[in-house]
Amino acid sequence: MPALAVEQMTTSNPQKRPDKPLVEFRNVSLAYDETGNAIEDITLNIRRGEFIAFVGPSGCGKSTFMKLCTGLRQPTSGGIVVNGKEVTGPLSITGMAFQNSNLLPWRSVLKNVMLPLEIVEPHRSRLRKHYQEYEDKARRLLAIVGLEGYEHSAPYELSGGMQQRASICRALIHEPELLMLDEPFAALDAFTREELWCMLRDLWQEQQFTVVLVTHDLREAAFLADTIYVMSKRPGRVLEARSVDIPRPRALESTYEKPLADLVLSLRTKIGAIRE
Ligand SMILES: Nc1ncnc2c1ncn2[C@@H]1O[C@H](COP(=O)(O)OP(=O)(O)OP(=O)(O)O)[C@@H](O)[C@H]1O
Repeated sequence: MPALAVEQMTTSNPQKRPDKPLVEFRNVSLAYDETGNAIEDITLNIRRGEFIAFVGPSGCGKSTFMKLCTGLRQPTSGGIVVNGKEVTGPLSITGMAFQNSNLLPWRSVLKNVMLPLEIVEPHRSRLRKHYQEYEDKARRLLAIVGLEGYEHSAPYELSGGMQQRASICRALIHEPELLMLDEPFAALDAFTREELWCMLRDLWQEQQFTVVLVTHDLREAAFLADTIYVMSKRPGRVLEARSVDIPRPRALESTYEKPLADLVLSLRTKIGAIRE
């Protein structure tokens, strides 16, 4: 797609104000049922272009935070504003990727990546007329993540790491302002996981979308994020917002160096204490 067309699509929104946070949570609590709050009294802002990570013990409400952010759930109390608007239903400005790549087995890799364009406006209305531009864009994204040559492969022909790369392309094809990643690398082996950290770092640095990453991997959070939110046990509250003051661009080796290793150890100690 020509840069101008993309620019028009993304800046025509009067709500888009670079000086305003993209996401604002004000005293947000959510109770799924009578067992009480899953998350409680969360207040935070996410800047445009910021990369945040959520860490905490299992069941602390990390995925619940994601559902609230994307409008899949409404808070029981408190307010959520995304892109200047109170969230009252599912948002189209988000892209999502999960632990399982969830690629549709009957579609090629390229067609999987292009799927959101068939659903999300304004792309849906433009797709037929501008198909070639969109296809070129999908191919470019696949090339950036190292999947050039696999466009016409079926998902089962790809390794788990390659499928996850394709799933991240699918989450980004409609240029979401907010990329939600729920443990996207958890099922991968250690080397592939590190490779994909670097892929995500490079994509984010190039395209400057806003990221919310939920992870149990503290090294992953410290390597990728600007801010790490540490959650308490249920009901999940934010215990700490830790800025990661490690200069960018970050090399993978930095995860074995003292500043990052110290940060990981301190987060580990904190979460260990919360679990007890
Ligand atoms: N649809 C639901 N109905 C009722 N309770 C739910 C529902 N979804 C989640 N919960 C509960 O809310 C709490 C938070 O769940 P959530 O999945 O957000 O935690 P999490 O931190 O993402 O967990 P994990 O780290 O294990 O993936 C848990 O106690 C969970 O059992």
